Amino acid sequence: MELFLEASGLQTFYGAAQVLHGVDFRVGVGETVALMGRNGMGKSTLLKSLLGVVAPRQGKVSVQGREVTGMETSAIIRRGIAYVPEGRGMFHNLSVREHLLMAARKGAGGRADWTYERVLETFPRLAERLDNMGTHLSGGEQQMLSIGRALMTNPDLLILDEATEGLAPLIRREIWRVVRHVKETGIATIVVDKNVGVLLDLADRHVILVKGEVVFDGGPHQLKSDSSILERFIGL
Ligand SMILES: Nc1ncnc2c1ncn2[C@@H]1O[C@H](COP(=O)(O)OP(=O)(O)OP(=O)(O)O)[C@@H](O)[C@H]1O
Repeated sequence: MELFLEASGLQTFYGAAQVLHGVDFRVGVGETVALMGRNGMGKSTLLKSLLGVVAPRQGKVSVQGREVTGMETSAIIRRGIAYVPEGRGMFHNLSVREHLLMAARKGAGGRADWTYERVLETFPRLAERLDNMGTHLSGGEQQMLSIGRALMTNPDLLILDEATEGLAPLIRREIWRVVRHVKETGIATIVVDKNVGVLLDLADRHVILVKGEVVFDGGPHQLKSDSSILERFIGL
């Protein structure tokens, strides 16, 4: 499989505390990868290390075959990545319409199929709230706006960190529907989520972290056929 992103030997520290202990991680073009592990095992730190939000002390990261280690986050993102962080981010004094239009751009490879109209078709709830201020949206609507804004950048890789955390079941279902749709359009995704059942149906590959090390990297069939892996590493 052609790789979109590849990281090898990542070691990341917060001060003296080492959180990633030599992590190898890859995402193929159009591939959906579920990044799994209990709380505090280093999932967010891995995502931040890939994006240069925290600088790994060792190891390297490449996007489409070109090394990006040590580059500014904004420069890494411009290679075709959209990041929807945990906790939705800031919405300030902008309307839904302004949020979306501000994010609009062509993708790194010239991809432009995610237009304003298409995002509104995908999230009818946002279409009904175009003049609302972002801060006046419900949690679920804010999450949809975050994802909609990410899609407006026409990414080749969408990163969702706990996108359904704390949301009502109906809204979660809505978000998973969109993630499936995004997958069908050939955008690669890294998904971090507590809902293992959904991930098993959605992802092409699963990577499990325990204390900053990859303890499993394989397909959903492997996880489904050997329940001891999830029991041991996720606690199910
Ligand atoms: N900014 C920080 N400064 C110091 N330690 C941190 C920082 N961020 C995370 N850590 C620590 O690094 C470890 C890994 O955290 P990380 O957030 O990457 O885990 P996670 O797997 O994403 O878990 P969660 O789902 O709880 O966010 C934890 O022990 C955490 O306390």
